[in-house]
Amino acid sequence: MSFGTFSYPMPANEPVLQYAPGSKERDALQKALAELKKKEADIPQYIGGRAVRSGDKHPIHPPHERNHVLGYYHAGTKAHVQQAIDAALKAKPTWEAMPWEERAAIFLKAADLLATKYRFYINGTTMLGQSKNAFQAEIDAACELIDFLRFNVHFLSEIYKQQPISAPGMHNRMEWRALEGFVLAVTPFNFTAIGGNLPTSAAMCGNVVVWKPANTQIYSAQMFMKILMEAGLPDGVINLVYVDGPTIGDVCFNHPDFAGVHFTGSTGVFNHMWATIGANTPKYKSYPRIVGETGGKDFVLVHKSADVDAVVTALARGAFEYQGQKCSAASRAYLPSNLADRIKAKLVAEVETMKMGTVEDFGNFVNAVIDEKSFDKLKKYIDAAKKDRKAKILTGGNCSKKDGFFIEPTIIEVRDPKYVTMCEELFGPVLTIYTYKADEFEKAMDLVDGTSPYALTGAVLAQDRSAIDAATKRLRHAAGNFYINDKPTGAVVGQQPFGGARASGTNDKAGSMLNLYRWLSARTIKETYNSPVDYRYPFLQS
Ligand SMILES: NC(=O)c1ccc[n+]([C@@H]2O[C@H](COP(=O)([O-])OP(=O)(O)OC[C@H]3O[C@@H](n4cnc5c(N)ncnc54)[C@H](O)[C@@H]3O)[C@@H](O)[C@H]2O)c1
Ligand SMILES: N[C@@H](CCC=O)C(=O)O
Repeated sequence: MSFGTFSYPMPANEPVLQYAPGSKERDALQKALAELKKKEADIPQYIGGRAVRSGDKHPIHPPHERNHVLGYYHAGTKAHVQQAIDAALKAKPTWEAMPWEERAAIFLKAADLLATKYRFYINGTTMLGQSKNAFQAEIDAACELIDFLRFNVHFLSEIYKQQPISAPGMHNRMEWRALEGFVLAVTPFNFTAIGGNLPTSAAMCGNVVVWKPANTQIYSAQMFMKILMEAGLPDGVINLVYVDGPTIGDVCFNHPDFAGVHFTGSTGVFNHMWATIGANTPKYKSYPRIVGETGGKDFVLVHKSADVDAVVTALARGAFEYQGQKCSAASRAYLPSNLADRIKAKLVAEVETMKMGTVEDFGNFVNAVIDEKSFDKLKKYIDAAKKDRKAKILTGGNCSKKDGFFIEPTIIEVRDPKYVTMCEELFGPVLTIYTYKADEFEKAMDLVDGTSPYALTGAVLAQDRSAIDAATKRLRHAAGNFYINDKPTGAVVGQQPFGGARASGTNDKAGSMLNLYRWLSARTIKETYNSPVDYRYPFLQS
């Protein structure tokens, strides 16, 4: 019972620490990295609040240092998924009945633990496990995850305030219920923040969750799970299991209490989930919510009026930060013929200053790609481009998996705007550029819109206002996050709600109210104070 209406004002974004040489935070992060590397972690699943060790242990290696072992995770089976569902359903009645201010406090405390006591450990596990440099880990694992938690508490309290009007003699109210059943969160390798947001946004709304992270993100996922438990998350509200995709699908998508999936990952996997859920619909007690943010082939369209230095920086950062492994990464660029040579020359010179190596050397801008599968796929595309007369490698192209999965930042120039690397999502440090006739901006916009099935992020760079206006209108459906004179990456919670349409997902905008509505099922309650006692309308009594 609550004796008041409590308020959660709009928070400020968590300040991003800079890790400059000599700074306190750099020292603290380096200490955390050394400590993490010194011990081999033994990583259990967490089911019903219990640490579950299956004994089926798999090593975790830093992608940039294949011979080092960070620890071992205990892989699960179908039986563990079933136990996770049972634990979730057992926790459900108490959790959804818990007053909102008590639920909110857990997530706000977790945000504060991330911001203070565990900041360098969530960043450290992300750096080592996912091969992110210090700055990329800070904006993801610390700041974005903290923002997701704090902003979602604010947004949900705003939703709870939304109530219908009442005519005289009655009161109407809206109850923002959790969904009936359990929610499945399936999360990708590339953002610790997404791994944390997908289960917590649903749980915050009163739902109980089974969370399956990518195997390559388990090291930081378990760190966050421990933080949630320290913040007071009751047993069974979120259950963390380490199984492969088909295993989670076989159990969850066949369960009558399956209430929804919160997914981020590739389009192919999401399409498969959607088809399975569709085919199984008669098995479920309710129509499940299907929320998925998926792949991208994100564009940078440069107008003949653009500022060359701004273009070069947007491409260098947009394409190569975190080795291009952001769903938002610039992977195809359209340059106008009047500026193309200057942009290419400066861009190649800038990219060739980027140092590549481990995350512990803070001089490295580029680290390793996530795993061998990704390395082999990227190398295949790069090798094919090297042999193809229709493509030219302007810089990069060297790959080595001897010590870690290193792929040089690579720029491919093509004359065919539909060349394979202009169309398909590669998910790595590969940018393809195409030069169009500077006076054919309209045609270039058509190309941008029609080249890939995705519509996640995109940017236009121009000084000419009418070109910006034209691109904003013509490319309305080509990107869910559209940037003017900036790179297409780096969305901030509360500032640029994130998500795309077409083959890029359901566009339910992570870190916004739109997303939270998907985890709520409203009940309308009307109470009449003076109930009618005669069925006859007044006009019948003439
Ligand atoms: N739109 C966005 O907001 C966004 C954000 C991050 C990543 N992504 C996309 O994610 C992809 C990269 O991440 P990834 O490599 O981890 O993606 P992925 O699709 O390979 O894996 C995502 C998750 O799905 C699981 N999975 C795989 N096969 C499955 C199956 N058959 N059934 C159920 N689950 C299954 C994986 O184990 C993992 O947990 C890219 O396509 C990228 O664009 C999109
Ligand atoms: N929100 C992140 C991308 C998340 C996907 O990988 C960005 O805007 O760069």
